[in-house]
Amino acid sequence: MRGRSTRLIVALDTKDTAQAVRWRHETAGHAGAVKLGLEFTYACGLDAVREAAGDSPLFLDLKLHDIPNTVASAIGSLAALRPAMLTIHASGGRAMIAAARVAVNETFPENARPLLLAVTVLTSMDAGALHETGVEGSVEAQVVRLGRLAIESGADGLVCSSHEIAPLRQALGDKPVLVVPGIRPAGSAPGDQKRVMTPAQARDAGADWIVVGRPITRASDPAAAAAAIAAELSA
Ligand SMILES: O=c1ccn([C@@H]2O[C@H](COP(=O)(O)O)[C@@H](O)[C@H]2O)c(=O)[nH]1
Repeated sequence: MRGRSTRLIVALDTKDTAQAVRWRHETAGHAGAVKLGLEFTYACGLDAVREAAGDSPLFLDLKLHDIPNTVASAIGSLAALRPAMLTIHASGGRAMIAAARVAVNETFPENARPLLLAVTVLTSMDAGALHETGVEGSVEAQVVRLGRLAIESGADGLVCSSHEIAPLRQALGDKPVLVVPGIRPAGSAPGDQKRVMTPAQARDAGADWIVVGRPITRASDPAAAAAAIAAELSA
């Protein structure tokens, strides 16, 4: 599936603010946004998140998952970070997702409202790992089930692997924004990622955004690695 353009988000996974800023500068010409997540935020704090993101659109990947009141209150504490996207876990359920939607609408002015993204099934999980959590059936069925619940409950989009893009589009249409980690350029190590595709495969499947961390940040030349991925996306 082509027709939607697919953009790159660089995951700045580090405990060092200066390193995050360096990676942002090195990859800025090739990425549409930077992602700051649990590792950086716990190590460096919220003020450093804003510093690390600089002028780049910020994907704030804190994967909130708690009772509705706590998630809503936490979102209220994130106003100063001006994220372009933020994440919650779809498995938190309908009431939690709906509370997050209300909190986003109340916390941010309409012209600066982040996309509320729900994580479906982590890309580090395969069928065996999912079954161990008590979920029967396929990863794809669970992603579509959680994706439908999240969109019905007010999420703007989903975090999923490339493998579930087609079934999600079939179930939910073109509107939800699909953000896709688990991206590995040909020949690069999967590490802990289980459901992976290359940048071009994710683009052809219909990803709106791909998220890439270690293949860029652990490369000997992060700028060149990001440039190669951007070139692959636009080929
Ligand atoms: O299902 C998910 C949700 C989030 N992530 C995050 O994306 C990056 C991927 O980094 P790589 O180094 O390219 O594997 C990382 O920050 C994760 O927290 C994910 O991988 N899967």
